[in-house]
Amino acid sequence: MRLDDVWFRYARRAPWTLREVGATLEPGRTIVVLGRNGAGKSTLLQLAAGVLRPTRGAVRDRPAVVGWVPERFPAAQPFTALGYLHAMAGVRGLSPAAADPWIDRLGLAAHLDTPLPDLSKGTAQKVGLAQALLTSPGLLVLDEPWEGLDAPSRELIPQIVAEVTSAGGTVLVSDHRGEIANLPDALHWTVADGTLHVEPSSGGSLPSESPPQSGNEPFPAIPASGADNADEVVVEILVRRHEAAAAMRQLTAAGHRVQGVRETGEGR
Ligand SMILES: Nc1ncnc2c1ncn2[C@@H]1O[C@H](COP(=O)(O)OP(=O)(O)OP(=O)(O)O)[C@@H](O)[C@H]1O
Repeated sequence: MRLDDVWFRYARRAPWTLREVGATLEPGRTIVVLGRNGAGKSTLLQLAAGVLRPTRGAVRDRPAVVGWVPERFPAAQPFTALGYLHAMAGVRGLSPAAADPWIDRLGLAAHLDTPLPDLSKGTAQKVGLAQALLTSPGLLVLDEPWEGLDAPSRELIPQIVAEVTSAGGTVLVSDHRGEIANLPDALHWTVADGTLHVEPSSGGSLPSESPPQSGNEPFPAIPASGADNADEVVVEILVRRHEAAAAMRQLTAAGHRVQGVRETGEGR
């Protein structure tokens, strides 16, 4: 699937929210979209999912089955949780029983008779996840999926992502809380200043061709380049986890050498 020179703005004379977005989403890949609040991550995800249409440009070769989980599940609908999942199964041409495995796995059994507007945010989020997974998606788009989930449920997200990608699906997920560490094989895209910055490693190699990464390493290792120079000093900076990729890019663009990224607790 390709985003082909996609531009988007919310109103005719409004400033562009996204400009000149071009990127390829390979089957079997997980892509984490990073960026500060209001940068345009949700907008990008909605364009990819087909919830929004580009103002200019096009999204090409989107898979037939798209699972879309918005940041806020639209709970103001006249269904119970079970009624909603059965209705969504019907929309996808499935029997109501298709919802059962996800009801079990996401621990929804105690909430099935609860009207959607009365669900807690986390439980509503799980109903949103369940409906997106009723049919194995060719593209799964998750907007801040960890928001509102309890710790055991948060651990399910990487498992579900791995299952979708190993079945050949693509997963696009936004993250501003730094949960990215739970998706160690993901590519990183950053939205900043209305444009999309794609990590060079997104050039299209498939997961089996990726360089090995330690499961605990949230950022790609950066080889130290060149010999030490007497004119240089080392400046250590602290940045928010979700802004690390953008900070590295800015420093590199300014002509500095980024020697590495480490957790704050790790010694040198
Ligand atoms: N429906 C809308 N109508 C008009 N402007 C919008 C709409 N939705 C978002 N915006 C604006 O578009 C910009 C990008 O918003 P978006 O929600 O895509 O950012 P984000 O990176 O997902 O932010 P957050 O991390 O806070 O969710 C923001 O300036 C936002 O105010």
